Amino acid sequence: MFVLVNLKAYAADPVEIATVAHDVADESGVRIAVAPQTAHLERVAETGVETWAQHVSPVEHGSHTGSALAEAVADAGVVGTLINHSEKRLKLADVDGAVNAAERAGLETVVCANNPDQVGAAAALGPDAVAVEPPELIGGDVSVSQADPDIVEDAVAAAEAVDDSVDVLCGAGVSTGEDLDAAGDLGAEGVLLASGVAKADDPRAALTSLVEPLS
Ligand SMILES: O=C[C@H](O)COP(=O)(O)O
Repeated sequence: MFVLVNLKAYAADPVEIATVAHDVADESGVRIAVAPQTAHLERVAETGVETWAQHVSPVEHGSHTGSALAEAVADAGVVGTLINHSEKRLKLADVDGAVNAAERAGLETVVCANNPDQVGAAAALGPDAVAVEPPELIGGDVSVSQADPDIVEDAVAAAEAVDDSVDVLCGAGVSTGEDLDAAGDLGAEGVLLASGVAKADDPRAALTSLVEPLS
């Protein structure tokens, strides 16, 4: 299972969480990555943790002020990127453009989607993975794998029907080892989570207990 921790714009210390994630990944053998704010990418990558961007822009080198150029993100030590997160929605053409930009720069891609229909559409764009996240469960206390297991199973089927090489992650409300276990049982290859770690009083304890079933 892949555990992708999105720090969003939370007030968490990105280097502290990155260091914790690196340690827990080492100790548990579980693949754990951290996606901080763009301005923190380089410092997070320097901790040695697998570092992801929260977004890349569908642009090439050129006159694109304010963009997150995929090549610049990769230069910061990043290996993958979220695209079309629920809090950073893009038009379909721009999702396609961002996937192409990321691939051009050698970044792994996870395209986010609200539901199984969107998962099928996202899978058709050829990312490495899609992540299904019901927006109403994001930031809540109940995980998608417990609250809406059907959406995870349907997302897995939708991606498989389009391209069985595209992995499916699920996210929203994931915070415990039980949530992670349930996600795996439903066919997900990983989880995308944020508040369960970024807002935890003790991020080390939160991550350690999250991956405990896999260790
Ligand atoms: O990117 C992460 C997801 O939006 C899930 O956020 P959450 O774990 O706070 O529900």
